[in-house]
Amino acid sequence: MNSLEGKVSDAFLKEFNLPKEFISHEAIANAYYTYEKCESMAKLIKDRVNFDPKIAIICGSGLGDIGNLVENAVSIPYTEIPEFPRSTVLGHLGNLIFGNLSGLPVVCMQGRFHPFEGYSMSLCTLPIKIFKLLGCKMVILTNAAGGLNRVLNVGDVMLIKDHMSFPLLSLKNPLIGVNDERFGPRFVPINKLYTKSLRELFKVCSHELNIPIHEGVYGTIGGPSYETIADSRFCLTAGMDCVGMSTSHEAIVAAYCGLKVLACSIITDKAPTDYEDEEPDHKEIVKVAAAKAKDIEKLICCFLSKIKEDLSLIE
Ligand SMILES: O=P(O)(O)O[C@@H]1C[C@H](O)[C@@H](CO)O1
Ligand SMILES: Nc1nc2[nH]cnc2c(=O)[nH]1
Repeated sequence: MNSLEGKVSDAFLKEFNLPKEFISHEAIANAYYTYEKCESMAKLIKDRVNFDPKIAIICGSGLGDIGNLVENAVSIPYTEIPEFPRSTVLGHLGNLIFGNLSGLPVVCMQGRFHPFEGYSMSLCTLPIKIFKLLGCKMVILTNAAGGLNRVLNVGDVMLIKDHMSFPLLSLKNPLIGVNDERFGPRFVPINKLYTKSLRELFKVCSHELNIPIHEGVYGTIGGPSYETIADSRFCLTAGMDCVGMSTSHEAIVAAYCGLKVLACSIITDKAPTDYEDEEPDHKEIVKVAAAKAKDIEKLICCFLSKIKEDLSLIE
């Protein structure tokens, strides 16, 4: 048993008079970061930056340059935030960047946490709760993903209209455990998760900037292994247009906390669906994402400038 488990299961044991074997790992992990603990982490960050972000942006693999566009930036490395997780994946720098983007106060997360790194779902989504406590109204989630639908080409941007997640469908959900209503409700409807009006606004930007985008379903697998051919074929048949290892659980926690969500993928490779297809390679994925990041950056900046004109869109 690690030290976290020890502390948390004590609380559970007392409350429910149950042996710790009755409590799932996700529930134990979730209980560790209480509302009060998240509040004190948010306060520590706020005291340091003295800034009130309205929008949080999570940068996917190789997409961290979005953070470099932030004006009057104040950066906090994750290592300087007690009890905040650490980035361990290539292409995820590990900084929170506060400042203005397209005239709006933002916090940009240069590097996300993935379940395959060994973090619980609740730890992967902890930053979303902290963004909520910092006063954010919406999150923009970005990721690198492998294209399944053959209309998607390497370098394309896909706006996420829905998701399908194997981990979430199989009881690896960050909301498992005792619920604290101060964050959000016990049961969370997610059939309108990726806000339609915001997607429409993003499409307007696509037209104005002449950057064509697709719209489709993002699929989450656990990773860190990529897909077998049979996996990819199954995912495609099931309705996924592209596949990655993040985002869906973050979107769910955002909705739970009452934050609006916009999410998009950069298609960095074609997920293999034939036995002759090339193997995905993370270094290459990061390279492609970084090379194509400009399109997503322009789209996000345009999107933010439109939000600035009508802040009621994210209220
Ligand atoms: O953080 P994202 O979802 O962009 O990272 C993708 C999924 C895996 O972490 C990795 C696979 O190459 O890139
Ligand atoms: N095939 C594949 N390509 C990716 N590119 C980024 N993430 C992924 C993934 O999970 N699978």
